[in-house]
Amino acid sequence: MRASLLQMQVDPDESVASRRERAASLVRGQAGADLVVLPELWPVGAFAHDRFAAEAEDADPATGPTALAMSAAARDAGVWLHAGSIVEKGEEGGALYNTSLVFSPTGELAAAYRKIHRFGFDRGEAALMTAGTTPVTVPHPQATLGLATCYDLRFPELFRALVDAGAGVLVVPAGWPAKRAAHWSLFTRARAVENQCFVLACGSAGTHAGVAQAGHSAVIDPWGETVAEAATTDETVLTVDLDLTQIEKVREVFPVLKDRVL
Ligand SMILES: NC(=O)CCC(=O)C(=O)O
Repeated sequence: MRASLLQMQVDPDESVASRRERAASLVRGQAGADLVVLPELWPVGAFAHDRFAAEAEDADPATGPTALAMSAAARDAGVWLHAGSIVEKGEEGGALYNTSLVFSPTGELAAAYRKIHRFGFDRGEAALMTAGTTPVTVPHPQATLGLATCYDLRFPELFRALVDAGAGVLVVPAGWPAKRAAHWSLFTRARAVENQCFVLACGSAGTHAGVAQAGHSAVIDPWGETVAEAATTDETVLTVDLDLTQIEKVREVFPVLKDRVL
């Protein structure tokens, strides 16, 4: 599997419309990849809480501008696209969700995952967004993808549920702050090792709402080795070729998942 992680710059001085066009053009540049991944809430910024309501949009490409642009870009490039997440306007009176969208190479919306663990304790995302309730996997032709978003990384039970549903590649878009970069590196590796999965963790670059982003997007293999890591907090594209047979090989030679009791 060739995967490309697009560690996009999210700055307040660029309009959402311009960033959307830029994201679409970056995706179009990834023809030949088997999976392309964008960060969490890249249209508005994961910490731009005061803009969440105004920038909320539909997850349906027929009515949502980001969904439409990402569907077209996936189709034009002929790639599976994890389009990061958007602030989704729920159908039920005013509820907002942090929703990840996955498109197939024909531009179909293959999956939508509403982030289950909202960050901020009683403020920010936790106060403004409604929590999702359902873990989501996606049947990519090469491996089952398990979806999680940023703060979800701190909750290993979600990842176990994804593995139980057949996931071999865990895809994690994020807007992780630079000041907790050490936790990012720890959790991405921990989730890979304990679940014997690949982890594709795509962070964002830049500073928005005063929060400098950690960047350092990373791809970790099922043994916990870092296959590739962005060496920067700036915008960059991380492209990596993964040997997916490693998932079964690691599970065979070190069958720890079979020793689960609970
Ligand atoms: N956007 C997020 O979920 C941020 C999570 C975070 O900052 C942390 O877990 O630390």
